Amino acid sequence: MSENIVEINDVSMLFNLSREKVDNIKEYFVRLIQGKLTFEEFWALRNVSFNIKKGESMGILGLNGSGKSTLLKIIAGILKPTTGKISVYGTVAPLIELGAGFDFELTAKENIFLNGAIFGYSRSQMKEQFEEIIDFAELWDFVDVPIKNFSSGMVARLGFSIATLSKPDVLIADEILGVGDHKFQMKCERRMEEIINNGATVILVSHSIDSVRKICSQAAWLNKGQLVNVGSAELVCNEYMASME
Ligand SMILES: Nc1ncnc2c1ncn2[C@@H]1O[C@H](COP(=O)(O)OP(=O)(O)OP(=O)(O)O)[C@@H](O)[C@H]1O
Repeated sequence: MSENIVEINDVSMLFNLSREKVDNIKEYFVRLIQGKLTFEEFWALRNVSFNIKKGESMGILGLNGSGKSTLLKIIAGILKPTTGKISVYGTVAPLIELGAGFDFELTAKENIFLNGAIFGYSRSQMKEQFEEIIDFAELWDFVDVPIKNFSSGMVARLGFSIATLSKPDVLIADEILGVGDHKFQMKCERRMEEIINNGATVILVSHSIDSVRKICSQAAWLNKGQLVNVGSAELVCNEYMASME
């Protein structure tokens, strides 16, 4: 039997939601000190447990607000669960909020080296990979242009190209296939398939059931923070579709 690469053990996530409209940060703190701010507790995830095996690709399905992104952020180590435990046995490349680490005043080239440093690559390693990054992102005409002048699709293309260059054990993607135009989306799909074929585990959140069917062997379905089912992508996608009819 193949080994688990991700273990999600009874994970719950509690958020405190403020229901009041506060216009500025000063008013927020004044009200907080006066005890006039009320918060409502909200469980974004409730006792979620499942495992992902090495080399499997897992799609996460669910309606808006069902907790998919929260779960991805917990697996990526961006959020700590309120209760429960996550174990990841390998390196993780999170394709979440692509371009979040960019400095928008710097050029594409400068940002590539900056990101490389953040991911722990040496300058010479980044020099070797520079051309491949720009090639994939198709941004040769914009190498020396500050990112603030890029369209959002161009920023995401650069972010995707950098993040998928490393050979991660686990690739985490939130709606990544919506990046850029249709032509670039197909390129992203091909690269994801390549990464899967090379033995990596992919965890993909997508509203496109077709993408989940195409890319993933397994799927997990969340509803209002709870796991409805987990199993073969074909089976879970069919059940999820049927629930909407
Ligand atoms: N930082 C936060 N603070 C408070 N509530 C949050 C926070 N992040 C998420 N939530 C709430 O948790 C719930 C789940 O959000 P999440 O983004 O995980 O859903 P999702 O399934 O990814 O939705 P979508 O399909 O719309 O992207 C939502 O009701 C959201 O309002």
